[in-house]
Amino acid sequence: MAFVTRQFIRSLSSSAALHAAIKHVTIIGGGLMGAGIAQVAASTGHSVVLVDTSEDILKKSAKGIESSLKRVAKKKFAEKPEDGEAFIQKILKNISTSTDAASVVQGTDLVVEAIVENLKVKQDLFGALDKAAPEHTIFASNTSSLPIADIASSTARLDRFGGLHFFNPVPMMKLVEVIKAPGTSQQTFDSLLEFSKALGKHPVSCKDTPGFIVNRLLVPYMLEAVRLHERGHGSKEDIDVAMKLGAGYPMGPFELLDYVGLDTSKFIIDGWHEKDPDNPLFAPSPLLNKLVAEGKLGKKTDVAVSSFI
Ligand SMILES: CC(=O)CC(=O)SCCNC(=O)CCNC(=O)[C@H](O)C(C)(C)COP(=O)(O)OP(=O)(O)OC[C@H]1O[C@@H](n2cnc3c(N)ncnc32)[C@H](O)[C@@H]1OP(=O)(O)O
Ligand SMILES: NC(=O)C1=CN([C@@H]2O[C@H](COP(=O)(O)OP(=O)(O)OC[C@H]3O[C@@H](n4cnc5c(N)ncnc54)[C@H](O)[C@@H]3O)[C@@H](O)[C@H]2O)C=CC1
Repeated sequence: MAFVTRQFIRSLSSSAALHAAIKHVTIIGGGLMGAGIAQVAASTGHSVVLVDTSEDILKKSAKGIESSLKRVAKKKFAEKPEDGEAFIQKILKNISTSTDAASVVQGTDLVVEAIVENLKVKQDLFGALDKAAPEHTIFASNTSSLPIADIASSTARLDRFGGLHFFNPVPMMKLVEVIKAPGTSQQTFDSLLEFSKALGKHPVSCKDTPGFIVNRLLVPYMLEAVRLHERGHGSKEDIDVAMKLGAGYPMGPFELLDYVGLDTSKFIIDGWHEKDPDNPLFAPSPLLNKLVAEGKLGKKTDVAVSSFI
């Protein structure tokens, strides 16, 4: 009995130690997702470094974080707006930026990658970071569709590598999918679950399967809406209205595609189609391909109205 109690106390204190360990977070990629993850991590008291390829992009990310925080503050301090600015500044103080990932990961507990949805680019990044980061640092990818095991294969820390899949817009969406790849250790997985909870999110456990849970259902649905429109069976506007009013979705599928980014959606579907070309759910869409080729990526390029909705 005493042994069981000692074991229990030891397991509690070790999980508390693991949780306490993730204090410093490096987010790579300051786009739609990375900026949102940085905001939420900073808002929950973590020290955050946000990395991207240029100062200009980082300036845009910082502006996006500030305007999102203003929306949060407007609601939170509706009765006392004067406290809102101090709230925003306190959170912004937790975030610094850099264009040199290798140097900033030297002091980090967790790297969350949110760069372009491309296996080779993600592998190159993690391969380089693996040499620079300390032993204890956990690596996580926010990939929407790529196998975590494939991304992790460019590193020698398969046990300290997992998936942390957030949802857009990160400050509003409560879910995080925590992905345990075959090489992910239980300790790493538990740390990622704890970290998600520390961000105020609701984690669900996922296997390393295509699209995990949400995207395996959501992406074929969005693409089927495009195909329905391509067949001439409904206007984009009517399909969006139908799914909002008839199925209770907060956004219609075209609106959501614009919100997610047409480039990211294309990367996802093309990757799955390449692996499973006979699956009609993963068939590429001529309309999506055309819009991406024209540089119309949805909300992120401010052409949402001219692209899908
Ligand atoms: C591709 C992948 O790998 C995975 C994915 O992410 S798939 C995409 C998953 N996401 C979704 O499905 C999103 C579906 N949409 C929604 O849930 C909702 O439309 C939404 C939460 C985005 C917005 O809510 P809404 O009520 O429809 O619209 P809206 O009036 O703009 O927002 C309401 C309030 O939410 C808050 N809000 C919305 N977006 C925000 C943001 N980015 N930051 C902070 N606050 C925000 C604000 O308080 C806002 O009020 P204000 O406009 O006064 O600032
Ligand atoms: N858009 C969405 O709704 C969601 C996207 N994701 C995933 O998150 C990841 C990022 O997606 P978004 O934020 O939408 O993309 P985005 O295009 O908005 O941002 C990507 C950012 O990464 C930067 N970047 C590219 N290569 C880099 C490198 N080597 N080093 C540092 N920065 C680099 C780019 O400059 C850009 O700012 C993708 O893997 C995507 O599949 C996951 C959940 C939802």
